[in-house]
Amino acid sequence: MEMNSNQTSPVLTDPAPVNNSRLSTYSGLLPYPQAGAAFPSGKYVKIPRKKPGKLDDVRSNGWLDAMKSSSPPRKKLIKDFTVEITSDDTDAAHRSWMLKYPSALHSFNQITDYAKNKKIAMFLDYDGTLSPIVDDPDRALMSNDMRSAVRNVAKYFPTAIISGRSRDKVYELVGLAELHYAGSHGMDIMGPVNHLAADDHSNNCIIRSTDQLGKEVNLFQPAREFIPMIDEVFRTLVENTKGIQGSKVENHKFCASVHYRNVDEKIWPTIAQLVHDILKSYPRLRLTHGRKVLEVRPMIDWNKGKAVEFLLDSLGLSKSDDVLPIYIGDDKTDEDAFKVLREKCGGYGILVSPVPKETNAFYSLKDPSEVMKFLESLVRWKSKQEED
Ligand SMILES: O=P(O)(O)OC[C@H]1O[C@H](O[C@H]2O[C@H](CO)[C@@H](O)[C@H](O)[C@H]2O)[C@H](O)[C@@H](O)[C@@H]1O
Repeated sequence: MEMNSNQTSPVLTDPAPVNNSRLSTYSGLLPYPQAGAAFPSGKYVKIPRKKPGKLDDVRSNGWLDAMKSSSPPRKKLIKDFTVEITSDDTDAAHRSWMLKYPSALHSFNQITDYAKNKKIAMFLDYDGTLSPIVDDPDRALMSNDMRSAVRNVAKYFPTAIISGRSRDKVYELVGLAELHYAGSHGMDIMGPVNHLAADDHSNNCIIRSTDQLGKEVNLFQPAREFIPMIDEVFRTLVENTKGIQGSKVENHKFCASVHYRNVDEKIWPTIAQLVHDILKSYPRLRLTHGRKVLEVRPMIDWNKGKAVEFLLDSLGLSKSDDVLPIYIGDDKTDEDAFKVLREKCGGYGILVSPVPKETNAFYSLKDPSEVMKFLESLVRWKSKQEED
């Protein structure tokens, strides 16, 4: 067992798999073109550092539009939602959106009425949900009050953090040993051991391990074979973005992020084309858009929604009607989880957004401070229920 440097942490660095042959047979890979595949032949394609040439690709494939609309200023979103921009229309658009996705705080009684005889399972995104969005990803810290609110929620309900960040990083930021963690958009899950769930979920991707306290845990890493490829792409991205002021590249082990929040908007086409050029050599990787971030990830059929299903299974909560999963998140990648809750699990997605957005969630909250109020209200409600 390999522990990370924090000795009290239950989050393990990846131990050697029990049986390597079990890892290579995961069947969730999406179809991908074979020609020119750079991996896993053992010979990596070297992407020369060069200035991107024409910027036609990213103009025509929609990347630029997606970049502009990711985390847009209030005015732009309202414009997308209505036709004209006047403050009356803005208010009206917001009101009609709130009718469709009511505040989870205003609808609290309705939610708890439904939850009365059910077991709540709580899923929480990190950035923009538990911590406010800030310019520097390394400074996206969670307040101590928020940490207490999450700690208290976990006393009453099984609770998991599902983040785009690496599992180690998000654990370091949250710092609560009593939670379950899924990093890299659900591609790196540390959860409880459940043999039946393991069988259901291609147990060839599951690595048995123990935490420091000796408790058995399962690591589920369906994209494990991509680790060297992601590392290589990360290094190429770092090298090729060196000259772009304000850009930042993160390695999340199973995916890599290229931030452009602090890059001059005039340079966005260049950064997009550069990522596009690199991806051409990696047909088994794909791009997704987050909040002012381009995310490079393996082309496998796995996302935050699948991670929620996996965790519900592992917790023994997937096959009963008396479970109410609640997922709170703010980003496009959280939509996969909202969709699973809406369509398969009979749960509630709660979108964190101060402005109208199309979503698969049922309810909304304005910002992390409202998330905290909602979590505290749930704890008060549950503790009162237990007293009665
Ligand atoms: O799934 P999440 O936990 O929400 O993680 C998604 C991404 O969050 C981080 O980036 C975002 O938050 C930063 C800090 O507020 C902000 O600077 C950035 O513009 C946002 O995109 C994280 O750095 C990414 O790697 C995650 O994928």
